[in-house]
Parts: sequence; structure tokens; C-alpha cells
Amino acid sequence: MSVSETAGVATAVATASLEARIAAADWPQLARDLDAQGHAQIERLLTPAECRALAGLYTDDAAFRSRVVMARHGFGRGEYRYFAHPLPALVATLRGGFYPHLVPIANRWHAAMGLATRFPPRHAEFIARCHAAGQTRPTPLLLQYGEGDYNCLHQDLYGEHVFPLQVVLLLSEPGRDFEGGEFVMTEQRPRMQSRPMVLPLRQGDAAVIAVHERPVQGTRGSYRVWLRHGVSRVRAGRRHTAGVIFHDAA
Ligand SMILES: O=C(O)CCC(=O)C(=O)O
Ligand SMILES: [Fe+2]
Repeated sequence: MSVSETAGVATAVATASLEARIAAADWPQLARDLDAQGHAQIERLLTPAECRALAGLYTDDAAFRSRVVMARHGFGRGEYRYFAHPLPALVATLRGGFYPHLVPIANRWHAAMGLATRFPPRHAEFIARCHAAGQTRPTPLLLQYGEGDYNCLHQDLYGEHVFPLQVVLLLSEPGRDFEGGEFVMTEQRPRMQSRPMVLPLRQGDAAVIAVHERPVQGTRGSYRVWLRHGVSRVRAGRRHTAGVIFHDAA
């Protein structure tokens, strides 16, 4: 085999392995956690080598379509870059691999919230829907924080088409690579005070979170809550994350 053929086989093996790890997660439990809390966690989904490889892409200009300096927009402090097409194999595998497991949850949430939209079983079909509506720019991103950086509470909405779940992967190790920089969420309930949540992520962990709203089962039927996520101030070191959002951007 040529060098590029060998590299191609290595990529295919790595891709199949990550897809199998995603499939092997305890999806019934993840669905219960998502229903109860609006977030769920898969510990150590990515290997340290995959985390390093992904974080290392940050300086590879050709991999990205744009760069956002958060302070310029009032989004916080730090920066992120949106991947360009074609997505790196690892990112494409995460997006295509997670999606089918999230569809039943997304469809159930939509039914409970009285929303008409249902999501097709494969990501390519959902992306075709986004593209037909003018949402053609890829949204997976890589974020980089240094000392003093933080990410204000936000929702990743990029147009009319919204897939209601997203995945965040922590690529750095807390305590070793950085201090502070906790992943936080808030849940705003109707006519009540907001509920704060801190997700205790470690390197390689995947957090599956609600993008903006989810149903909560109350005593008299279900009601809708409004979620946001962000990152507390990084006190020292450097923190990288990868974000996988399933809808594309207008
Ligand atoms: O850096 C983080 O943990 C936040 C990432 C984020 O906001 C996202 O992936 O949408
Ligand atoms: Fe986000």
C-alpha cells in the first residue's frame, strides 16, 4: 500500500472505532438523564490522543471557515473557529455517529412540546433540509480559552432549522491543563427562578445537552423550559473543546 492508502485505512479504522464507542454508550440511561436534567455525559468517549489531535487542529487555518474572537461580540473572552467542509474525519464521525441515537429523543421531545417538526433517521437527510432552507455553513467548532477567558451563557441557534440536542467534548484535562473553566448550564422554568447546573467534565468526556428548550413532565402535563450553556472563567492554563451542533448555519 502507498503511504496515503495506509493513512486512509488508519482513518477508516479509527472512524469505525469511534462510531462503535458512540453506539456502545448506555443510550437508555443517557435518554433518562436528558429527560430528567437536560444534559447527559459519556465519560472518556475520546482517547487522549484523539483529544490532542482535535485540539491540535486549532492552528490549521485550512480546516476552518471562520474565526470568532468572543470579546468583539460581547460573547465572553477567548476564541473559536468553525470547521469548513469537508469536516475532519473525527468531527464528521462524531456528527454522523451521534445523530441517529439522538433522533428518538429529539422526536419525543418535539411531540411532548407540541411541535410539528420530526427529524429524519440519518444526518444527511436532516442536513439536506437545512441546506434547502439556506442553512449551508457547517457549525461544528473548536474553542480555545486561555487564562481569564470565559464563555457567556448562550444558545447555539443558527436559523429556522434547529436540532434540539448538541454534543460538547472537553479536549483538555482539568487540574492538569487548566483550572476553573467549568461547563455550566442554566434552566429557566416558567414563572420560577433559574436552575444552575455544573457538568463535571474531564478530558475526552462528551456532554450531550439540550440546545435551547426541552419538555419537563409536571403533575399536570408537560411544560417547556429554556436552557443556556457557557463556561466559567479559566483561572489558569489552556482549555480546548469541540462542539458538535447538528443543524447548519444560515
Ligand atoms: O467550551 C465549552 O465548553 C462550551 C462549548 C460550546 O459553547 C459549544 O460547543 O456550543
Ligand atoms: Fe455553545
